[in-house]
Amino acid sequence: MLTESAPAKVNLYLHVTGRRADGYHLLDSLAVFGPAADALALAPAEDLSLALEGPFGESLAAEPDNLVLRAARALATAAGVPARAAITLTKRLPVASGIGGGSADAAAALRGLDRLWGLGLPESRLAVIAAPLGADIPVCIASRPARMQGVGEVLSAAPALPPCGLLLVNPGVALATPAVFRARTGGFTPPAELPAFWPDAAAMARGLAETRNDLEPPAIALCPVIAEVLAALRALPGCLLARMSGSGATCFALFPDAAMARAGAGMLPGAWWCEAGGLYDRAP
Ligand SMILES: C[C@](O)(CO)[C@H](O)COP(=O)(O)OP(=O)(O)OC[C@H]1O[C@@H](n2ccc(N)nc2=O)[C@H](O)[C@@H]1O
Ligand SMILES: Nc1ncnc2c1ncn2[C@@H]1O[C@H](COP(=O)(O)OP(=O)(O)OP(=O)(O)O)[C@@H](O)[C@H]1O
Repeated sequence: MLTESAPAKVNLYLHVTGRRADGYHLLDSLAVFGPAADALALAPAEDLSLALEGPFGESLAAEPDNLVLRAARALATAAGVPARAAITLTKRLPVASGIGGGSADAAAALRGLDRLWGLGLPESRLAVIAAPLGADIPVCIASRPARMQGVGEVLSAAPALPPCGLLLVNPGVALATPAVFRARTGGFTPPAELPAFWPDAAAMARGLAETRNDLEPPAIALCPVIAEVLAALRALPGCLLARMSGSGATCFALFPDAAMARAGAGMLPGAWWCEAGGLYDRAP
């Protein structure tokens, strides 16, 4: 049996830079990973199956076509092999919450099945196979900090990031990505100007303060509790920056280190989903 971690994607900023003729939006975003993750276990089998476990497993039980199964079928078709595996998904990331949980699961399934089926495909090939299934899946294949452009599929190097702490908070409200894009008003934002590196977490927060998440205002309009989450994060000791990730409703706060992020988590309302720690970096 093989295991794969499916870490949460966090958009440190997200500029909507334009719109394609098909309605998809052009983005400029800096994606990082952690500190929470789903987990996949993959075993050889005669056919393809998916078992759901974990605190958010039940909320996906009625989903007719989980992204994990769609990714498995897409890989089998592209590689010309039968789609055979028994997959168990332990769902710890809230669903439809702006941290790309479904995309992370699909990406982890592709990495795991590539190993299980002995395909040895490069990450770049897996990203191409995955792209039609979701704009966030290509960046989740590598699960390493990256700048996302195009509709999410144009990936380039992120600035070298300093050690820092990250706290993720979700108030328990699901937000559908298309609804948030539809609720957006106003024009477009130019791409950010990024340095080659940030020397420490405070400099990173100052740099990120020059950027924004263009989906935050429409998400707050649809789901006003997000403003309460942001205010609570900004009041935590050591919080350097607080912002929404992706299309929400999950928000993140940046801290000088993981210990301060964990201490902050303990001060928030118990009803909110919170995870704290450092940035995740998948071993090469
Ligand atoms: C907002 C982000 O989370 C930022 O990382 C992603 O761009 C969204 O990624 P995702 O959830 O994998 O998105 P998809 O499943 O591909 O798209 C869901 C819907 O969001 C809208 N969408 C998504 C990505 C994009 N670049 N432009 C869009 O307008 C479209 O209405 C699309 O039908
Ligand atoms: N394995 C999965 N995990 C989560 N959602 C899934 C999965 N498979 C299918 N879905 C569907 O995908 C939708 C989006 O879920 P997801 O958790 O990826 O959203 P998100 O965190 O807002 O993503 P993003 O940040 O990429 O916009 C869910 O509402 C659900 O219907």
